[in-house]
Amino acid sequence: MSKIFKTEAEITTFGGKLLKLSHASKETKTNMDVNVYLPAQFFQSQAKKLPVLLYLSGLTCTPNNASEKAFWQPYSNEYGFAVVFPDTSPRGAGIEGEDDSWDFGTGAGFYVDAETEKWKENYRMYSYVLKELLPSLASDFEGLDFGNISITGHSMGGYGALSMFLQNPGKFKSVSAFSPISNPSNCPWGEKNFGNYLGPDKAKWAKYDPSELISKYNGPVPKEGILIHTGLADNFYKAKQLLPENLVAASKGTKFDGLVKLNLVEGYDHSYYFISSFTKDHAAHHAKALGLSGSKL
Ligand SMILES: N[C@@H](CCC(=O)N[C@@H](CSC=O)C(=O)NCC(=O)O)C(=O)O
Repeated sequence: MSKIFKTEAEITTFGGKLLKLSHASKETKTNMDVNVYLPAQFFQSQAKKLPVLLYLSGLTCTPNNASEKAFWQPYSNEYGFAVVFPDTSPRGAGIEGEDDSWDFGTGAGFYVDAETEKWKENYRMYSYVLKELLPSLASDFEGLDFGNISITGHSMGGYGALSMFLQNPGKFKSVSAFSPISNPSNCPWGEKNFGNYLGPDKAKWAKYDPSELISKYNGPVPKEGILIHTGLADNFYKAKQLLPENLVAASKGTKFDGLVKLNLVEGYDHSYYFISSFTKDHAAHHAKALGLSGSKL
């Protein structure tokens, strides 16, 4: 069974199993936790390997927040895809100040490879997720097809999903996001995190910023487009931390013109009550791109 990952817990839920795993990371030089939801199909005799959905979480989250509150499980079972929930930063790296604020450092890796002296040894969440975690899971879980993978996430993780999708043309079959930080170079969260991890040179920020990347993207465009939901009662939206309209504006005249499907939904906030209300729509969006039957789109 598992060779790289240690199984810390195995929980039966919605007919499949949530595995809480840990491993020693070479990228972050810390021990990292990750949760994987395996649908019921994984435990039946499989004719085909199962596709994967990568879910990137937001500020303050561990792999458990979304595992417990996003409710991917029924749709994972309905369509037959696994869900991977990585952590949001290294933990216990021993860097002075890493635990001083809730929106920077621990729980806030911002899915970049840090370049500043203080953070660059450990805060490598971009390479950790794409170059270490996914290949390691592919090695340990032969029943999963990491060549047929889609990406989504919430808030900081929504930004991470858009950024990783746009930086890696063709790697992910589809992308979606819940209340993503859509133009981090121009909001307080992005300025704080990019400034500390990448330094003051904004050209380095642009390499990760979805509203910058979208105009340079020259890969395959999923015909479903980019699906986004953001709540109009979201205090972070009102505080101009999210700026989804900037991504829509930046997509004009690009391959994604008319394909950034921004749904601004009345009454919803930033919480997992909001996310879980739209998980079904995002599951259908990804299932179709992953070629799964039962797709409702
Ligand atoms: N009071 C909250 C503030 C932080 C918060 O809302 N975090 C969001 C992500 S924000 C952008 O990335 C979150 O997902 N929180 C976890 C949850 O389970 O709701 C807090 O301290 O959590």
